[in-house]
Amino acid sequence: MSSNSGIQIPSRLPLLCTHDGVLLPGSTMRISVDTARNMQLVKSRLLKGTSLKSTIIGVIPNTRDPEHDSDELPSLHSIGTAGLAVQVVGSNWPKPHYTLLITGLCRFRVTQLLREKPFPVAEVEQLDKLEQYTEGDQADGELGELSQRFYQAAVQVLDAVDLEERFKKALPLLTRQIEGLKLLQKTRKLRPDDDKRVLAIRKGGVFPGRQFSLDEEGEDEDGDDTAMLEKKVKAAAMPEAALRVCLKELKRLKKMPQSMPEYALTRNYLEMMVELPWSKSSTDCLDIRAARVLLDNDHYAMEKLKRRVLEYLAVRQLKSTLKGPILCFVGPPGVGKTSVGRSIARTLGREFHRLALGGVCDQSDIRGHRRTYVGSMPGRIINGLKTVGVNNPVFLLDEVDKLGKSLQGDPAAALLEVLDPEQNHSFTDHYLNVPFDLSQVLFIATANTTATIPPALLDRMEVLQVPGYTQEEKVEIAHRHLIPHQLEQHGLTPQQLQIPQDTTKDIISKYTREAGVRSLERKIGAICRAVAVKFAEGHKVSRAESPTEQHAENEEDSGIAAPPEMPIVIDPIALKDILGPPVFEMEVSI
Ligand SMILES: Nc1ncnc2c1ncn2[C@@H]1O[C@H](COP(=O)(O)OP(=O)(O)OP(=O)(O)O)[C@@H](O)[C@H]1O
Repeated sequence: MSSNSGIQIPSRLPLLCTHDGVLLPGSTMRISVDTARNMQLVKSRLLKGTSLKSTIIGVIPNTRDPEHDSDELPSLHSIGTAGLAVQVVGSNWPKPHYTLLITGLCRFRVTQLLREKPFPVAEVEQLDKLEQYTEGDQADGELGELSQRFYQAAVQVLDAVDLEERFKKALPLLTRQIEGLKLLQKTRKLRPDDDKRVLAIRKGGVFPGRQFSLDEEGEDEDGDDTAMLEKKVKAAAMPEAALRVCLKELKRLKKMPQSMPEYALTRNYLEMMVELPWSKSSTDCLDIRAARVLLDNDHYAMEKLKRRVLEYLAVRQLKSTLKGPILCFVGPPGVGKTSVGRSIARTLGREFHRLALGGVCDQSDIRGHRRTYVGSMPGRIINGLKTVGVNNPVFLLDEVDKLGKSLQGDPAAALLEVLDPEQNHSFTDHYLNVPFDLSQVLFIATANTTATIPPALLDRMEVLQVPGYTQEEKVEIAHRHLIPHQLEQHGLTPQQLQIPQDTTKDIISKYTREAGVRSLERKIGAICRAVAVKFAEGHKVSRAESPTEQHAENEEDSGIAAPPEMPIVIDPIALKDILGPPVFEMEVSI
């Protein structure tokens, strides 16, 4: 400090405009120079041939100078630091530029800009009155005392000629410096909502009532987070092996800085582990008589299938640990395989989850990715369990016949382990890497054909054929289930829309050609939509209405919305209006 006391800077200074970093008095900084104005300044004021001139220059921060000389000088920050270049290094790569090593001397204020080109020169007023603090008799107040202490400490180190003594003197100063740096690092790690606290530290570091210790506070933050996780881990009632792994991961997590990518991965893993239903199950409420009624109410026909399902459920009721076969419903699309699966879950009072296996060709889809993979996740089985939140749901493996195979392994092989009652109590998903007991899960599979089901998988399942329906069965299904369901879906009532049996037969024979009833359901949906529009518009649709008549009527009462005549009955003409001309005609053989 005393070295600065006598510095008197010239009243005119060439200005170097910088935009990254601020040169402060007493510090030394490296500045990269590549704009035309700054390059000119270095060439004409700092260099003399290849040697360095000891010219004092002004460094103005916060000025992004455009690269072209012709551009106007940007507005300048009014306060800068006078500095002395102690080193200049020039280079032509990647483009011509200089790197300056500059030591700051004192602050100045720009009072007038004298010229802008080829580099700015300004009239300046020196601001720092450093001698004020170093002249003992003038130094008073806290600042004077501080400067005095700093001076004393520096002199003590200077006086210590013996190396050991010098170490002893310098080490406490160094340690304090390191502590300060640590503090700085910590403040950077704090989240934005902790800004207020950071501000308090910068202002003096005192919180009301106690000395603020950032180390302590940071640990509290991390601690809260991991303590919460630890609580969850202990409450998750997981088996011994899983608990051990979780506690080990937790221990690692506590030691990890939050900024490490692995922190998030480990945290996600632990979150997954605590969310799994390790020992959470729903209670079965199986009553065979009620199950029979429910199955009959939900599905018309399918007698053989319903009988076998009831037998299966009855045996389960008598022997809950039944390691029974896995039922596989095989039949054409739309014959109710999926919906029987759903009914089984309802009769048992269990959660239902459908796993669509069509097109799955990667083993990791079933068994998950190892955690070493970027973006790794558990497989569908474990994800499904997390979704339903219990360990004994009904899992419907839909379309097992459409499993694919690829270089990433055979998903059917992974399914074997899932379905095998001898193995599935210790199913190990690659992501979890600890066994999960799947023996309580009730698996049901569906397929359109057995031909493409891998033989090993087929061997573990009991195939129940679900044949297509006859026309009479379809009519019954439509009137008992599909029409009421569609009416409800479209906000209509039987008092508003009626579809006579003959119309249903027409829909079946002239507009659909299928073994199941999915198309039939869609056509009924289309009728409901058309009627719903009529109701919404308040127009009249009558059985006798032909398109032309309807048009005439529309014109007649345009603007007045007359309520439709109730109920709207769909006769063959209305059917043709809504669904268009028949798609299939009955062929008569002669
Ligand atoms: N016997 C039935 N009684 C009542 N509704 C039925 C019957 N059969 C099918 N359905 C109804 O038909 C629709 C289609 O059934 P579902 O989706 O279960 O067919 P699926 O056989 O699983 O078809 P896919 O093989 O294409 O998956 C459902 O709305 C279902 O309720």
